[in-house]
Amino acid sequence: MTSIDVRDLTKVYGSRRAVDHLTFTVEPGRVTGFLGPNGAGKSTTMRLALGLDRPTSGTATIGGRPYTELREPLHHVGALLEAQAAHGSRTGRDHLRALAVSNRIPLSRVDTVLEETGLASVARRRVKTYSLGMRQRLGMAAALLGDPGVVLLDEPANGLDPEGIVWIRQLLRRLAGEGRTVLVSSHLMNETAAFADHLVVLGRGRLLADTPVQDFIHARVQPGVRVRTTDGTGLGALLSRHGYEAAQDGNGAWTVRHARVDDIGRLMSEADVPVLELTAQEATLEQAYLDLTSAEAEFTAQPQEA
Ligand SMILES: Nc1ncnc2c1ncn2[C@@H]1O[C@H](COP(=O)(O)OP(=O)(O)OP(=O)(O)O)[C@@H](O)[C@H]1O
Repeated sequence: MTSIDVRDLTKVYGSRRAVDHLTFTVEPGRVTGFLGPNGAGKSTTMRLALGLDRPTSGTATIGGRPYTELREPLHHVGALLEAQAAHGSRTGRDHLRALAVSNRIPLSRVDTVLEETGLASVARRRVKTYSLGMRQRLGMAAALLGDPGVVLLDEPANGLDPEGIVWIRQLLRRLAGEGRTVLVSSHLMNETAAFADHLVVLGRGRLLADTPVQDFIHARVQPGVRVRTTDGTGLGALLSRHGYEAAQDGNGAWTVRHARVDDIGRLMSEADVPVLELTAQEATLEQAYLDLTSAEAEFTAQPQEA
């Protein structure tokens, strides 16, 4: 199985350090979400891994070799980058057939990936008539054409409708389940939480986190409990007696911080405080991410200089 290995990777554009001594490994068999504020260096890292740009120093290798040294790279690595253009006057099918021929990929793969990406019914239409979502699916079809063990996707949910988003989530899970190495950048936190097992988070070209999704969330955000009762006074007294921090919102619901449903439910039942609602408030990836990136506020607040 093939990993993506980024080692002490640096890329400087003029006075701008887009990637700064970055080291991480993307392992096979799981989906790795690639997060970071705008301009953090995600696309640059992907371009360096794909040999589309040369590192200033350090390496990005796939299965231990630079992309440019891979023989028939589309058989090993599939990529979907932003603003990837297919020839508008070609049909989707012809676009994929041309790609297959020039990369010695069996033509039978074209129909397979058209089916897989839900494009079979529009395969004979010209690409210029495609919606943004269809183009994104065509980009995915091209990425999967060589049946690669490694997939790098930059914002694959871009332009997809809700059905498309569910489709891409299932596709990513399946690719990882088949043992492939899947690196996916995204701005959509809830989406990333739905498909990723692991996270690599960048800020100003540097590594901020490289950790399983659940660990990332639980290290930063404590779960809470939402409660409604007819006896607000009793509840308030009960919670403070047991050392819980709680706040009441305008609708009369209470949010108890750092608490679990089982504990609050048991206390209320023992104290005969009526329960109208008792809900676990799970910490979200978005909260954890904002917590991390606000701690790194200068990443977004200041223009970056090398
Ligand atoms: N070809 C280039 N020439 C000069 N500067 C560049 C070039 N490519 C990227 N940069 C700069 O490098 C930094 C990192 O950009 P990059 O596109 O990799 O970030 P990103 O994390 O992918 O951002 P986004 O989420 O907005 O796509 C930015 O400051 C960007 O302006």
